[in-house]
Amino acid sequence: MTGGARVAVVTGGANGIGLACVRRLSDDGFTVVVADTDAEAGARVTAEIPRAEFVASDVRVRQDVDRVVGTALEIGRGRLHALVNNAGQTARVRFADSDETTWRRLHDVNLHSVFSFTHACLAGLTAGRGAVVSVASVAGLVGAEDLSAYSSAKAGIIALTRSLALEHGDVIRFNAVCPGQIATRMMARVQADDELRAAVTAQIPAGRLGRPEEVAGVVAWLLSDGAGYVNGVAIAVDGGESAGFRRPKPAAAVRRRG
Ligand SMILES: NC(=O)c1ccc[n+]([C@@H]2O[C@H](COP(=O)([O-])OP(=O)(O)OC[C@H]3O[C@@H](n4cnc5c(N)ncnc54)[C@H](O)[C@@H]3O)[C@@H](O)[C@H]2O)c1
Ligand SMILES: O=S(=O)(O)c1ccc(CO)cc1
Repeated sequence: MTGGARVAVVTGGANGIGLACVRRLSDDGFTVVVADTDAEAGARVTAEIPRAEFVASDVRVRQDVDRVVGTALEIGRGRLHALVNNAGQTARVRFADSDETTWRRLHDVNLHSVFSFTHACLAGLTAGRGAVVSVASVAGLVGAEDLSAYSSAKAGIIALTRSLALEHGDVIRFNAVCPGQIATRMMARVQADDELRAAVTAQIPAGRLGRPEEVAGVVAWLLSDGAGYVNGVAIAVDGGESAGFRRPKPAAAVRRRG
């Protein structure tokens, strides 16, 4: 990297995994432009994290995307060095009971936003010889019961990542991370219910939920020169959950572990 500010864009960076990425990239010296709908949390990001700039924006709205990327390009004087496509939403519903509005919302927020941000950042990333990490999910590596819209959107992110790595791999690296069950508000239901948490953690070799910082560490590495020859991969960050089948435990043993 030669001189000047290194500029990163992080979507959904006001909370959870995105916020951990913003903190980590700031520690690594990046100026970070944060896109999120949550203006209250965004104000805290600007106040507390050095070199973080919050832009209230919805990743589904193309004018908002262009405003965020315009801010980043202005800071980087036409060059961008990192993009983290992290914004996401989920909804648990049986496929038979699902409706078109929810399906479109989940695909717009989780998948179409990766198209919009990547497309808008492409020239800047080419000029900066940057890297992109998109936050998919283990639900995109396998199927996920009651999460068909979410898991299909996340599978789309993984396929898009690989396609972009093939098209742009001489200049920009494109990789994905696939978190398992990470302790953020997306997992509030699991964290609040002792029995459910015990059942969930029983499926995870690590025996616990992951921390947002543990995902951010992998994201930061994928964006670093240390990963300079890593392109087009989807890395599970899931405490081993997607490694294979686990033997079911009797309920009493699960409760003891919880
Ligand atoms: N927590 C997990 O267990 C887990 C597992 C796998 C993948 N993921 C993925 O990680 C990413 C981050 O999730 P999280 O767990 O930190 O959740 P979170 O709810 O804590 O954070 C998501 C952030 O995205 C923002 N956001 C949502 N919709 C937006 C929109 N339309 N425009 C702009 N910002 C928007 C939210 O305001 C929030 O700040 C998501 O893509 C999620 O699918 C999470
Ligand atoms: O909605 S949940 O079933 O709690 C759920 C499980 C896993 C993931 C992983 O992305 C997201 C939501």
